[in-house]
Amino acid sequence: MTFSKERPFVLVGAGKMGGAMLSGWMAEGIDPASILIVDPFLSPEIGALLKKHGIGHAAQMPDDVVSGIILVAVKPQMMDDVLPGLVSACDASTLILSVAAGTPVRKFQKFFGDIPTARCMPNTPAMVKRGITAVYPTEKVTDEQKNTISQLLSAVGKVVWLDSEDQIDLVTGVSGSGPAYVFYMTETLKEAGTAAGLPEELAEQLAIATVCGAGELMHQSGEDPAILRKNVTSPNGTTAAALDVLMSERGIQPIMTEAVAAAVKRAKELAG
Ligand SMILES: NC(=O)C1=CN([C@@H]2O[C@H](COP(=O)(O)OP(=O)(O)OC[C@H]3O[C@@H](n4cnc5c(N)ncnc54)[C@H](O)[C@@H]3O)[C@@H](O)[C@H]2O)C=CC1
Ligand SMILES: O=C(O)[C@@H]1CCC=N1
Repeated sequence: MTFSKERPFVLVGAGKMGGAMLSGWMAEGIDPASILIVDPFLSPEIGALLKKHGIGHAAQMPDDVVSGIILVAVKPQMMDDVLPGLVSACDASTLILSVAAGTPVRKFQKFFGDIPTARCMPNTPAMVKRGITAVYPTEKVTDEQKNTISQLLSAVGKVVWLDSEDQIDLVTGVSGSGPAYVFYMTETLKEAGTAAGLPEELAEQLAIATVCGAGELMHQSGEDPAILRKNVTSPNGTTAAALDVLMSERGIQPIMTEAVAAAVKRAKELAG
């Protein structure tokens, strides 16, 4: 990778997303000596991770750092406060890589001018190397930098490349926010089990194991989800009875379409 102790990889914002990626990188054995974390409000968990791996930390970007890559993982609403403090750490070959929802390339260009910039949309399963990150590089991003992005992001899951910035908002609605939909669906399955009469703890155990097991089966088999669904569904059996409800006009598909559209709309609003 192109970063080194002399030109460190700087992670600005080690919160839920930046922290998940950092945990993934540490699990993958990425050299902690070439990483610097800039974040004034570290959680105790991330503080402990930094201590464990001896990763450098500063509350704000130090004056004497020129970075190989700056990964920006702060809230979109923080950009105008945070980006000016990063300008001194950039030269023409620094790569700005942003994970922020909604924040357009033009926002980075406002502060950094023409330096290579890429937007990406990861998700929190990066923490366990099961993320998927979509990347949109601007024309200024060199092949070597693309290679570095690939290495960094593939260390925490799959990587897909986009050829249009507009697609980032759509990806945000599907896979960036998507883990929350799955967690919520797990909560609703648990609640439904409890409503049906199971003890809460047992309903939770069943719901979590079912979602994890179904995900793992999709992952390992590589089979189309529709086929896997059909494999569970005996003609005129119990699953068919449930799917009649879930696949009805008031079922999951119209709600999911509406939910993703709402996320995409919000991403566009964040662009300002
Ligand atoms: N949470 C998620 O699942 C995903 C989040 N994202 C994006 O990641 C970005 C961060 O989101 P989260 O991690 O969820 O938020 P978060 O609130 O957990 O993390 C933000 C971090 O920024 C730090 N911070 C605040 N002020 C700062 C400053 N002046 N300089 C440096 N760091 C500062 C905070 O202390 C915190 O650790 C957002 O732009 C979001 O759109 C993208 C994909 C998924
Ligand atoms: O909720 C959010 O805005 C961020 C972006 C994708 C996931 N979390």
